[in-house]
Amino acid sequence: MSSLLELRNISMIFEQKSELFGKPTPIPAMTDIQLSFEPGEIVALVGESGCGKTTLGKVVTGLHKPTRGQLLFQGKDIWKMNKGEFSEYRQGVQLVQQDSYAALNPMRTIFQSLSDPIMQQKLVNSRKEAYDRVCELLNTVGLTPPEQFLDKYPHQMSGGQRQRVLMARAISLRPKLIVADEPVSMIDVSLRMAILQLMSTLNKKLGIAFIYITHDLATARYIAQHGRMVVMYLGKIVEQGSLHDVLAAPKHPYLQALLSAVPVPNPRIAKVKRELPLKSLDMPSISNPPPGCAFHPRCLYADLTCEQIAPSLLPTGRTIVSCHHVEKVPKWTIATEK
Ligand SMILES: Nc1ncnc2c1ncn2[C@@H]1O[C@H](COP(=O)(O)OP(=O)(O)OP(=O)(O)O)[C@@H](O)[C@H]1O
Repeated sequence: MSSLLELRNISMIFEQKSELFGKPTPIPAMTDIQLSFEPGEIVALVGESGCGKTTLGKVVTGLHKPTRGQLLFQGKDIWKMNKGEFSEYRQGVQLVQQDSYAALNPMRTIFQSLSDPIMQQKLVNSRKEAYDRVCELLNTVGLTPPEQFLDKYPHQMSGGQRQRVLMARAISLRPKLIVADEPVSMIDVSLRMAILQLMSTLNKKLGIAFIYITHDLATARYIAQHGRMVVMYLGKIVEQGSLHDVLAAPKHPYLQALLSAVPVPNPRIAKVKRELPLKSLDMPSISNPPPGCAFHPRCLYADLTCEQIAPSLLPTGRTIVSCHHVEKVPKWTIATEK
């Protein structure tokens, strides 16, 4: 049986115009990505800024046509679909972005923003039905009583409330998958947990799969506790598996470094000077990625092989890792960190 969505060897190479030399510089934002998503699952996609997470989200939602590879929705290449199939895919895969203010039309009320798509897609047959459905959607995302929000404009709401409206708009089209790109990074810390809980509820109650894109391991750990985790570095996947397995025994040296950078609540461990297991703190430019394993200039375990040959993603224990020396990388745990 085919997956809900599958990225088959997808690469996305942008071209950045260069004023000096006239020749555009290629930017490989995603290289040879092989990944699939199953109905109803939650996948946290993590990595540092600029590693290609948003690009992956935009490829998955059909906003970028990849330079190479295929994106299959329920087994069909979306770029070879007929109009009807493509429209079903676009309805089925929704994007929720981090900037809720930019994502909503400032000139339209919440009712207008939420009723337009369902009327356009003929999911309701009258204005009365649209009204009822919008109220139901607002209830579902916790904006109650809904009548209080219908006539509001985006600027009259808080960031957290606007993010709930975006969730309402996304679920209004009865999607199978929502790509949530840093949905809580621009809202108050105090409201973040509530939005994450809302995503979790929508996943459980409506069976919607989520791809949660973030650079924040703590929220990834919370939202995908029963799901999967995919770690990206410079446009490539370096480790993936069930979140539990990946975090119980992180294997890739990059993931170990990311975890070492997370503050620890335990004062005994926090007191110890924690050094990042990295040769260099600087991330190389994605427009000029190092040859071989892209992580090798920063890696404590790199050798000549790593400088010359790009590692493949291979099953290692319970997870999939792309590292030539995964066997010799020491086990990482917070408690044993010195
Ligand atoms: N439309 C575009 N044209 C040219 N380069 C682009 C384009 N979109 C993204 N890039 C480049 O691709 C690389 C990956 O960007 P992307 O936004 O996917 O990373 P990210 O991991 O989501 O980072 P952030 O968390 O900062 O958003 C970056 O170097 C970015 O500048």
